[in-house]
Amino acid sequence: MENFDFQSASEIVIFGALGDLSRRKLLPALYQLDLAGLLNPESHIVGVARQEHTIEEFEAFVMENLTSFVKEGLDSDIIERFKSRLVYQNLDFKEIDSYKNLADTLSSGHDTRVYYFSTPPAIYGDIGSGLNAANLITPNDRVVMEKPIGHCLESSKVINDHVSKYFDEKQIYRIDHYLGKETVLNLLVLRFANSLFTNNWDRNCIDHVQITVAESVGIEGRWGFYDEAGQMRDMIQNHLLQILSLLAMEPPADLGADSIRDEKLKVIRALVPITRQNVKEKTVRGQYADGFLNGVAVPGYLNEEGANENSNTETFVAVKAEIDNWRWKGVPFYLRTGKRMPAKHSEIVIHFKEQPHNIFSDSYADLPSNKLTIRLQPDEGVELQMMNKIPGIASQMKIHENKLDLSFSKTYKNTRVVDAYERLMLEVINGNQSLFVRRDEVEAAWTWADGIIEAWKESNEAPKSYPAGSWGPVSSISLIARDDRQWVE
Ligand SMILES: NC(=O)C1=CN([C@@H]2O[C@H](COP(=O)(O)OP(=O)(O)OC[C@H]3O[C@@H](n4cnc5c(N)ncnc54)[C@H](OP(=O)(O)O)[C@@H]3O)[C@@H](O)[C@H]2O)C=CC1
Ligand SMILES: O=C1O[C@H](COP(=O)(O)O)[C@@H](O)[C@H](O)[C@H]1O
Repeated sequence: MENFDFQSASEIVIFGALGDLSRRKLLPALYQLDLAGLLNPESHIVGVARQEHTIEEFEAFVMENLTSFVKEGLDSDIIERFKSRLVYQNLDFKEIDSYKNLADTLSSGHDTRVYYFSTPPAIYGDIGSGLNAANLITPNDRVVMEKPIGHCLESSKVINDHVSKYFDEKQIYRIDHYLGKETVLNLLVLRFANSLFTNNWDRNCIDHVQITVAESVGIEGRWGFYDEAGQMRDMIQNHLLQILSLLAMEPPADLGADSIRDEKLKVIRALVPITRQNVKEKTVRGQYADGFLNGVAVPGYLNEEGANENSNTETFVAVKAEIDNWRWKGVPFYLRTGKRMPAKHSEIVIHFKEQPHNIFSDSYADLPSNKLTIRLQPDEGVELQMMNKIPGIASQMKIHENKLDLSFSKTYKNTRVVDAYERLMLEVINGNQSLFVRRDEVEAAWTWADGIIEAWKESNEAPKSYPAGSWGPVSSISLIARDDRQWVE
């Protein structure tokens, strides 16, 4: 399985091809790979969805969405080639018998098929059964599954068990698109290619870590889906825990898929469980109310289209996470993520420990500690805050806090920031599972998240309200202030 030819995928089959993810992310990602010459010239892209469409209608749909979502504009030659790759098949994914129609549509003699499940996770197993019934699975094929897998540990097991009947773990690519972001990938380089950080990355040198993933959008017409999930299942269980595990893991022996995933798993398993006894002290749940974003009035969660006005679903979560191991004992990882915050702004801030003694107290009373800021998006980059002498002649040395700023847009001018889905799709095509989540990681993450969700349920408290356009409920400030610390805004 490890020796797939580069660009070997001859058919990329998207289930749910007319859906939101396919329109905004998957089709544009495939176009970019084609543009970069990274798709096999013979590869087909097969859209599968419920509605009947002619190939011309599907082509028109693809064109409309590429025009909207490929920011740099389209190259006419590549578009012609891309269109010639398209195939469409309508199918009800739950109708096992109808998969024979798909079998007739797919080309024979392919090297490898990539089946991308861009549908509600509850039907992943049905699609597996349908493909199996129509003899459409060979050992070379791969399946990509979107997150969140399930609603809790038990439901994730049901889905994984069902899909595992037909696909070996080596064929399964569980996507967490944050793992494909340039800045998240750069965490590996930052940590393991710079001895400055490698040697100072533990409880002896680091005071605490903050991870913020703020979004200005609300739930974007996805009320039905979102209300069942909430921010804990939608963001913390997957994206934030994946970031945390990359930040906190031990050095993997190499970049092999299992080397990295083994180390991430150990971190997730070492997270201290949050229980009914300490859930109030260690977490905050919030829900946005009516407010303003950039001066424009926006409705609260309960006033969104399709809302149920009694919903207690959280749109904001802050957690003080702790890792019970030698490296991180006593170093809190404060996580926060929410919808309708003032801006789309995701970053990690590593707060190093303070100097034990200040010899500059005459000119600078409280020496601030060094901070390493990793800006995930937008304005991707890395920034190190440090003290520096202000040049000049003076009887007393003047020092101030300044930063080394490695902003991607300034440092790598004219280099496009590759979208996460492009990177991940390419890794699937190349048969590299390093950036995909293994089943045991998903289950460990659910175990920890389920504990918090259960503790919230038992405590029976409504989420705290915060105005849309703010940084979350006031209690999120108290969560960190109780430890004499504050969020970096
Ligand atoms: N959208 C996003 O930004 C993100 C999405 N995801 C995940 O990606 C997956 C897809 O999400 P998204 O694109 O937003 O969802 P959508 O609802 O927009 O798309 C799902 C597609 O699946 C089709 N579908 C569902 N059931 C069947 C069926 N029985 N037979 C045939 N077609 C069916 C739907 O068709 P129809 O319209 O006819 O029902 C629709 O085209 C989900 O797992 C989601 O959690 C993950 C991260 C981000
Ligand atoms: O998976 C999801 O991620 C998006 C945020 O992704 P980003 O790449 O724009 O940061 C989030 O809006 C969505 O609710 C969630 O399902």
